[in-house]
Amino acid sequence: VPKIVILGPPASGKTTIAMWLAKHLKTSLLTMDSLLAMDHSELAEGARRHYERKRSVPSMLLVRLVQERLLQDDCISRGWILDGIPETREQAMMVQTLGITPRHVIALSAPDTVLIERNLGKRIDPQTGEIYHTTFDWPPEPEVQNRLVVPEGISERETVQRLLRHHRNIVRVLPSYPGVLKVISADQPCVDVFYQALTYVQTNRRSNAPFTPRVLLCGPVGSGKSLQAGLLAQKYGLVNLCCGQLLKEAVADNSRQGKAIQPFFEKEMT
Ligand SMILES: Nc1ncnc2c1ncn2[C@@H]1O[C@H](COP(=O)(O)OP(=O)(O)O)[C@@H](O)[C@H]1O
Repeated sequence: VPKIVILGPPASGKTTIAMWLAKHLKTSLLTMDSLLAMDHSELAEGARRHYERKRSVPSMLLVRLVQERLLQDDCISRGWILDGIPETREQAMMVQTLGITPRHVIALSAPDTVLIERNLGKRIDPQTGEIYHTTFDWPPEPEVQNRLVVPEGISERETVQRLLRHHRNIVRVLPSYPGVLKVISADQPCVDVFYQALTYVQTNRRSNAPFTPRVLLCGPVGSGKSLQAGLLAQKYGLVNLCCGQLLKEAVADNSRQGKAIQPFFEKEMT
């Protein structure tokens, strides 16, 4: 299942691309807003209270909220796309510590001047959450046009401040994702960005998470279980646990379990 993180400066199109990918891949989209809006979650309630007071959520609370959301059925069965999180090195480390390992990380990038101007035209449909733009993506339906709202925090001053913060942080976040990171220019039409992102997430990348194979060999007596187990163990450096051998060792050690096993050995019932 997809496990995707999308990072990038404000107005680079993170949410737009994340929404399109989520629709296309039929996977769950996790944004800061959707995390804060989670029902029946004490963590989300705490995060909402924080956000209302300070316009931000403490890193630990945010990351635990992500963890809680990722444990829900839809994320487990259909995968997830995380939009704009982690934002700082601290959050990246916490995410890693909790074992949240994306298979693909996309970092969007574009010149600041483009982003400042682009952000001024951003509009949101309050009914569907869809994102539009006064120049680049204007809805054809008059009723949608009429209900679009200007989002908070898009003024030139606010975008510059967020850009500065982003540049300070991102250089320390990206090294957390060696091998799974793809930088895509966001200074091109949205459709082009989307198809590059889609092509990338459809490549079968290897996760950095340690993979420990667990193989169970079954078969009748004489079918070659022990031989195959030995060969597999040798080829892939696995630990070969032979049940018969373990039982014999326990009996030979005369351990408590060994004594319990002994009568079965004597009756050849192993
Ligand atoms: N590649 C693009 N070219 C032109 N406009 C874009 C592009 N990507 C996004 N937009 C527009 O820029 C604005 C910000 O996009 P958004 O997805 O909210 O960015 P972010 O989530 O990175 O802040 C929106 O109005 C969106 O329609």
